[in-house]
Amino acid sequence: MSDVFQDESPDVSLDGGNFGSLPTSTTIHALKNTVLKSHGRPPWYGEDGQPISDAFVIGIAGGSASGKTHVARQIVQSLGSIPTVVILSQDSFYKRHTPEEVALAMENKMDFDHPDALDMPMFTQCLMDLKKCRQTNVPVYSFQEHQRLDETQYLYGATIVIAEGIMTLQDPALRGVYDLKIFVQADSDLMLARRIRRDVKERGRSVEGVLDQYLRYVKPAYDNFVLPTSRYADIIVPGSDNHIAIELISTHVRRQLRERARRFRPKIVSRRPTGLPLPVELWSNSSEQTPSNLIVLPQTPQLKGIYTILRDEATAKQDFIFFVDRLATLLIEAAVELLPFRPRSIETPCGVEAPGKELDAVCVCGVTILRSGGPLERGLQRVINDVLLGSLLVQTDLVTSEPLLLHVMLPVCIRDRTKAKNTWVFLLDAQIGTAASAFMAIRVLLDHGILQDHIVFVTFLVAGDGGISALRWAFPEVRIVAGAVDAHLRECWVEDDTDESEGQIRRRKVWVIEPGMGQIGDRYYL
Ligand SMILES: Nc1ncnc2c1ncn2[C@@H]1O[C@H](COP(=O)(O)OP(=O)(O)O)[C@@H](O)[C@H]1O
Ligand SMILES: O=c1ccn([C@@H]2O[C@H](COP(=O)(O)O)[C@@H](O)[C@H]2O)c(=O)[nH]1
Repeated sequence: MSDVFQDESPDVSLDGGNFGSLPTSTTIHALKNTVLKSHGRPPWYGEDGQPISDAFVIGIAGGSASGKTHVARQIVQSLGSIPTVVILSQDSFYKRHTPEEVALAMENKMDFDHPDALDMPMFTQCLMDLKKCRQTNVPVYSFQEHQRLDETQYLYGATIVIAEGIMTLQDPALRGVYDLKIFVQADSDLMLARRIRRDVKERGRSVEGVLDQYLRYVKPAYDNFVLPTSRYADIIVPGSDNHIAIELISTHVRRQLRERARRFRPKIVSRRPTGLPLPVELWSNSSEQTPSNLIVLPQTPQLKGIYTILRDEATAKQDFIFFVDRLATLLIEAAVELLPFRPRSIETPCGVEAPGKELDAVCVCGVTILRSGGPLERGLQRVINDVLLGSLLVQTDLVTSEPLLLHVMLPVCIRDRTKAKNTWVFLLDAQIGTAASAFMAIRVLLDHGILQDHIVFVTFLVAGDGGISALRWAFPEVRIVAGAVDAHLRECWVEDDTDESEGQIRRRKVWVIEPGMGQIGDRYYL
């Protein structure tokens, strides 16, 4: 299981956070809402930066212990190498209960099988957020305590969402959300047997209690509310021996996803809208210049001297690190000028009241595009010492040349939508060439509710004829602070040494900024 698109807190994070390819459903543990991914998430947005396709949403209904969760996991396993999948369990959406209700539940006298037992508006909201590629924070429910817990589980970035629960096909509006509706049908005696075994083993119940609750509430509700929804299903899947049905479903889903897939990176590079304002040099005194979303540091002799050292292939590693660090500080200092400041009056040690300024932002954080944004992150920490940090890993698919989102670790002020709208983010990456990574990173932030004009992209180098035009066109309110703009972005092919296992050398396309500084991350870290 990956922690990539879910909460980092130990109670919900299900592995230590590796960045590599991910396991399939064999590693699903206690939590029912799970995130699985294999080879990263391809772009879910178009050249204009707007989402082009919703997540593919599957709704699985059926009686308690009919095998809904099992079917969801089997689908994931059968899909094999796929982008991110979220399994959203309706069980998480039982309402918060009063102490009296909990006491009743402990005596098996609480009806959890009526549609009103579930917080349907919240379930619908979370499902819609995931469908619309936004982050969501899912409640955590304890079956042992019959209570909603205080923590929530952060989920983001699904290409496929599987919603499972006894009432998933109940609500007409909710039925409209699904791209595929499944009903898992099993014999009542099989469901009862499974439920006794599961509830005793996993939910801390006695056999007597399970039977009591089953006869009083579960069975009547199944007949009255759950089974009738089977008529809305596109497919009825048997609750056991269902391999063929699962294979058919995953074939259908794979086909649907293929149809939605788009090649992205080449389109960004080829787009060169004209008429965009020229870069504005920071701290320019000219008030007549058109405000620009690309701000380039003033090209002073000192700055040019730094770039000369950094561009020079002969520069020793320790000098390269020293000047990258210095440049990072200059860039961050410039970027901080774009934050809002408000007046603040203070009293000096001489007892004089003096007017001053203070930062007027609830939260400021940095998100580094791994790994070449790392030196800028250090620069940010030097300038704002308690800054919150996060990171994104975007890599290029060797076959399609598309960017793939492999890792998302965001600070809490971004993960929570209500906080996100008051948060300012410095997005940090060494260079903007094709702008494919920048596009993806900005889209991730916008999906979380960060305002465009609260994003400041900080970078050492921009390719003037690369994806920068498309980036500025798609996200006109995002400010980009760069140290230099180079003339060209050149496509070239390199041998790929990551594929030695197959005993053959593969070539892959890379984009090189010219004259450029080489691979900044490699020169800094290796
Ligand atoms: N096709 C199946 N074959 C064998 N056991 C199954 C199958 N489907 C479900 N089970 C078992 O039945 C129990 C309940 O299944 P689960 O998927 O949790 O039900 P639900 O999500 O519908 O409540 C689990 O212990 C599970 O392992
Ligand atoms: O506190 C609770 C909440 C729910 N239940 C029972 O859970 C099942 C639904 O979960 P499945 O995973 O689909 O079986 C429902 O029939 C409720 O009776 C509970 O016992 N206690």
